[in-house]
Amino acid sequence: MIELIDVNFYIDQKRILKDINLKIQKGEFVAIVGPNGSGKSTLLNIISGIYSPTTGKRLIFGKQHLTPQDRQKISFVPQKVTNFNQSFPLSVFETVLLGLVPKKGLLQRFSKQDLEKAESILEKLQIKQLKNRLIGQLSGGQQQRVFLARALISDPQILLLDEPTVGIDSLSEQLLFEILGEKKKEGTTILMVTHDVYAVTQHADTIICMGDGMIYTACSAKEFSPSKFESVYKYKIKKIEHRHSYTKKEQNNRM
Ligand SMILES: Nc1ncnc2c1ncn2[C@@H]1O[C@H](COP(=O)(O)OP(=O)(O)OP(=O)(O)O)[C@@H](O)[C@H]1O
Repeated sequence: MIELIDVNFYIDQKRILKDINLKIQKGEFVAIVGPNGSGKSTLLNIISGIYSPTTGKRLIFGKQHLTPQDRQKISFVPQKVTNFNQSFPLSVFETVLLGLVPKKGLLQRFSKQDLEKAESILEKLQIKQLKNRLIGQLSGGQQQRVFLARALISDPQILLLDEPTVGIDSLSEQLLFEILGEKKKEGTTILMVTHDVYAVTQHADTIICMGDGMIYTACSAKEFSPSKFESVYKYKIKKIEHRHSYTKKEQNNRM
């Protein structure tokens, strides 16, 4: 599904990614962790096709060159989606529907099915009540859910998420992982950059730890132990043993 072979990536004269080799199977959930500036977002940008490797080979769906049709099968939820002008004239519903534009084309009308799909995704992400609000007037966490909905509406085969758990509460995080679990079962390949090392050991199949533009270590989440990553983080990683989990009743009360 995704393969990088001896990939190096430079910006100006600076080598940002160094000899990256990785292979990700269809339906695999991969978490990418590592200190600030270690190259995690750049790696996602290479896989999404935003950047091309300076040297080395990138194979996505077994191909070196992505066609526009291939790109439609990849959805990307970028790291920072805030800083909208508050009166930016786009509602939550319209933002979610925009996720269908690469597939349908800019000038196509949305069908009844498209509108129903947008409704059901908003419902699944528990943001239906925000449907008619302007995107610029939402909180950062609410905006993140909207952008996840926009990424999911096209049923991507590859879902790339850059720090989706930053600034969201633990209920939203729980919901995020539930939805990612469902997508994984449907065969979606998921790559998620995160600093939440503990959460991904519970949900991901594979953890890749980056340091200084290199893949420092990669292992299955089951094999994970904080000591594997400590020398790259250069501090002790705390393993949080308990995390609040909401009951259904609590969830409903919060809505
Ligand atoms: N457009 C750019 N121009 C120059 N240097 C860049 C650019 N984008 C990234 N870099 C550099 O590349 C390195 C990797 O950046 P990247 O954003 O991929 O790291 P990251 O691991 O995602 O960091 P963070 O956890 O802080 O988001 C950093 O040293 C960064 O300064």
